[in-house]
This record gives sequence, C-alpha cells and structure tokens, in this order.
Amino acid sequence: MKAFQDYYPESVAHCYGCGSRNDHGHRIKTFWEGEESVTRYTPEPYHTAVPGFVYGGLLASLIDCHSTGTAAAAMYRAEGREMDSLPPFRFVTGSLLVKYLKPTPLGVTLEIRGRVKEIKGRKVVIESTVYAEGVATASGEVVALQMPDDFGA
Ligand SMILES: CCCCC/C=C\C/C=C\C/C=C\C/C=C\CCCC(=O)SCCNC(=O)CCNC(=O)[C@H](O)C(C)(C)COP(=O)(O)OP(=O)(O)OC[C@H]1O[C@@H](n2cnc3c(N)ncnc32)[C@H](O)[C@@H]1OP(=O)(O)O
Repeated sequence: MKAFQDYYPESVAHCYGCGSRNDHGHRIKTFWEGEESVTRYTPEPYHTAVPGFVYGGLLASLIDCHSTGTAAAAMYRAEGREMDSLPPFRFVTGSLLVKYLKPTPLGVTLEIRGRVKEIKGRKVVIESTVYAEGVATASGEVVALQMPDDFGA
C-alpha cells in the first residue's frame, strides 16, 4: 500500500520530516486507518532529550509532517479524488501547537494518529496525538495551508 508521502512528486520530496529524497530525514510514512491517519516511527537512541526519553523537537517534527500529509490526503478525500490525480494538493505548515503530556520513552515504536478538525477553503486543521505503548504522550494541532503558487517568492 502506498503511503501519502509516496504521492509527493519528486520535485518536492526533499522535506526533512517526510521527503523520500532526503537521506538525512525522518522519511515518515502515513496511511489511513478509517477516519484516522497513522504514522509509526521508532526514534533512534540519538533522538534523546534526557537519557531514556525522546527529544521534544523530534515529536514536533513528527506531528508536523504527519499532519501536513494528512491535510493533503483529507483534501483529496473531501473532493472524492485519487491522490495521484492532478492538480496536486500541496500543503505547508501555517502553525504548529504541541503539548507535551508525559515523557516519551525511547526504545519503542511511536504511533502518531491524526484526525481532521476542520476543512475551510485552502485551510485544513489537523489534530494529532503521539502514543507510546498506547499512552498519549504528546498532542498537536496543525493549521495547514495550501501552498500558494508564489511560495518563497
Ligand atoms: C496525500 C498527498 C498527495 C500528494 C500531494 C502532492 C503534492 C505534495 C507536494 C508537496 C509536499 C511538500 C512538502 C511536504 C509537506 C509539508 C512539509 C512540512 C511542513 C513544513 O515544514 S512547511 C515549511 C514551514 N512553513 C512555511 O514556510 C510557511 C510560510 N508561510 C506562508 O507561506 C504563508 O504565510 C501561508 C501559505 C502559511 C499562508 O499564506 P496565505 O496567503 O495562503 O494565507 P491567507 O492569508 O490566504 O489565509 C488563508 C487562511 O489561513 C489562515 N492562516 C494564514 N496563515 C496562517 C498561519 N501562519 N497560521 C495559522 N493560520 C493561518 C488565515 O487566517 C486564513 O484562514 P480563514 O480563511 O479561516 O480566515
């Protein structure tokens, strides 16, 4: 089964969090499970905050890219379109709010689960939660915006 990120065109697949063409990045893979999107990721020992626990910046990065990918996939779903149909939906992060609920242990596979909170025009709001062995350790809200044609101009 193809992940959301496998549909990103090669020309924009360089993102540190989710680009398949970034050898140094996290290269997350996200899939639908019913109404929720799911990413599974196992942090490396060097992703340490204090010994035994995951660095919060990594968790923010995972929530960010999990949520922007979910935003794009949700927009395709809302319009009843296949994810390889044109024109592509490209989303960037407008805002990212992370709440660290409990220390996140290293050495286990994390599960990030996302839900669509709102779709309005070019804006999609996604709520995502990080689970470690079934315990919610961080939650986030991402406002994702369709990338303007003049992005970076
Ligand atoms: C399933 C996939 C299928 C295939 C997909 C195909 C292709 C995918 C292609 C590429 C994927 C590429 C990369 C991977 C994806 C993500 C990468 C990870 C995330 C990042 O690492 S990405 C870098 C960090 N990111 C930036 O570098 C953004 C810099 N910034 C801007 O480029 C503009 O600032 C922008 C575009 C954000 C907004 O500009 P704009 O002109 O479009 O906005 P506008 O004024 O029209 O507002 C419209 C509505 O958004 C609300 N709104 C506006 N700005 C907001 C904000 N900041 N926070 C919260 N809400 C905001 C307004 O309040 C209004 O809301 P309302 O309608 O409710 O009033």
